[in-house]
This record gives sequence, C-alpha cells and structure tokens, in this order.
Amino acid sequence: MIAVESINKQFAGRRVLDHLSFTVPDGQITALLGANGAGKTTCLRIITGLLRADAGRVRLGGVDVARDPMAARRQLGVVGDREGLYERLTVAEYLTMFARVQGLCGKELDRALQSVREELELDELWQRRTRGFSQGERMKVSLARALVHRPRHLILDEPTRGLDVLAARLLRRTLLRLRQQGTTILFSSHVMSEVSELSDRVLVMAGGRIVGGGSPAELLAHTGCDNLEDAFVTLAYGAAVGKRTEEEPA
Ligand SMILES: Nc1ncnc2c1ncn2[C@@H]1O[C@H](COP(=O)(O)OP(=O)(O)OP(=O)(O)O)[C@@H](O)[C@H]1O
Repeated sequence: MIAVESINKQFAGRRVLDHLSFTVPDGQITALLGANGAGKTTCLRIITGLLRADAGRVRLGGVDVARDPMAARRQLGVVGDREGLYERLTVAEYLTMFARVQGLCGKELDRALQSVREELELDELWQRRTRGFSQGERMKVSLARALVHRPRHLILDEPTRGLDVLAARLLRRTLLRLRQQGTTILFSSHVMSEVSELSDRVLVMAGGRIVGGGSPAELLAHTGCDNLEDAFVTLAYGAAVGKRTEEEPA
C-alpha cells in the first residue's frame, strides 16, 4: 500500500500541496487526476523520494520514504516526467546497470533482463545506444528500467504522453498484466479513456488536496454524471462547468 499522510509543499511561498492525504490499495491500479498545475507531478516526486515534503510523510509498504529511502527504492519502480536515458549506453548496458544497482547479479540478473526484454518487446532496440530514441522507444526503456527488479509498487507520471497507438496499447496491456501479478500501480493522466480502461480507483486533486476519490462508478454516482470526463470536471473545477453544453458534441 502507498500511504500519503498530510503532505504540504510550497514553492517560493506558494502552497502546491495542502495536507494532501490518500492511500493506494495493494494490487490495484489508481489514477491521479487534476488540472494542469494541480500538483500531481509534485506529489509523485515526493512519493518516489525525488523531492522532500515540507511536512507530512509517505509510506510505501510500511516504509517511511524520507527515513529509509534505500528500502523504499527497492520496492518501487518509477516512470517519471523527465526521463534521462544514458545516451552512450545500449539498452542492454543501461538496464544491466540499473538491475545491478538494485542488487541483481548472476543468473537472477540474466533472468530479469530477459523477462523485461520479452515483456516490452525490446529485441530490436536491445543493442542500440539510446541516443536519438523516439518517445515510444524511450518509454519502453524507462518502463523496463522501472520493472527490472520487479517492484511491488509502480509509479508513472503521464506514461502515455506522446505515444502512438501501438506503444500506448503495449503500455496499457503491461499495466493490466502487472496488476494481475499483484503490483500496486499509481499513475497520473489527462486521458479519460485510458483512466476508464485501467483504473480500479480514481483520485481527483484540486487546491492541493483530494477533492474526490473512488471507483469510476462511484465517482459517476457521486457527481450524477454519466461519463468520467464530466465527473472529473465537476470535481476538479466545480459543478458549473461539469456538464457538457448542448452545443458541444458528445
Ligand atoms: N521546482 C519548482 N519550483 C517552482 N514551482 C514549481 C516547481 N515544481 C512545480 N512547481 C509549481 O507547482 C505547481 C504544480 O506543478 P506540478 O508539475 O506538480 O503540476 P501537475 O499537476 O503535474 O501539472 P501538469 O498536469 O501540467 O503536468 C505548478 O504551479 C508548478 O509551476
């Protein structure tokens, strides 16, 4: 389980997260929604230990991320918003390096590399240096890096941004398979169709807090809307703009 407990974060005196609290249940896919600038990336960066909260704490499977970052990292895979691949390394070298950092070696390392290579269809990229990789190719390598040590928790910040149809489909299928295997997944997105397809639970952020949460069906029932986009808009921006106007095509 991921537990976010009353987190505050300010940038230059402006509060972005305001006693933000939520939990992400084990073995489920949870989507984090919010308008541009709502604080999703800030929240995800705090969960992954890349950024420190001003107050509050995050626990990953019971481990306090700020107090024991190494233990937290072992059970965490991250696909972030600013992916830095090491351009001089081949995919094989890059993934080997990250797997070793996670403590894998010998046969276990070989098995882990083979597993992500097959799962993410990396054969053609395997011996290529990552310099010049397309958005979709970078995503595959980032996801492979996040998964190579088979973490219990996976965090993804807008993972399908910039992906073509097939790459986005591969990513969605991979997430659904990981859920079947028991991985706990939290991802941010602006794409309502993928949120509907993937999510067991949806969390809506506004004003630095969670303003709505539940299964997609619960959010529809709570807002009285008949689709997730309207429910999101109602929760994130207020009821006045929640429903589509008559002129706007559905
Ligand atoms: N390092 C920083 N310094 C100053 N302000 C920052 C910093 N990081 C984030 N912010 C501000 O915090 C707010 C939340 O940003 P964040 O990137 O978390 O939003 P988001 O919900 O991920 O947005 P988007 O959907 O556009 O990606 C924004 O107003 C942003 O400008």
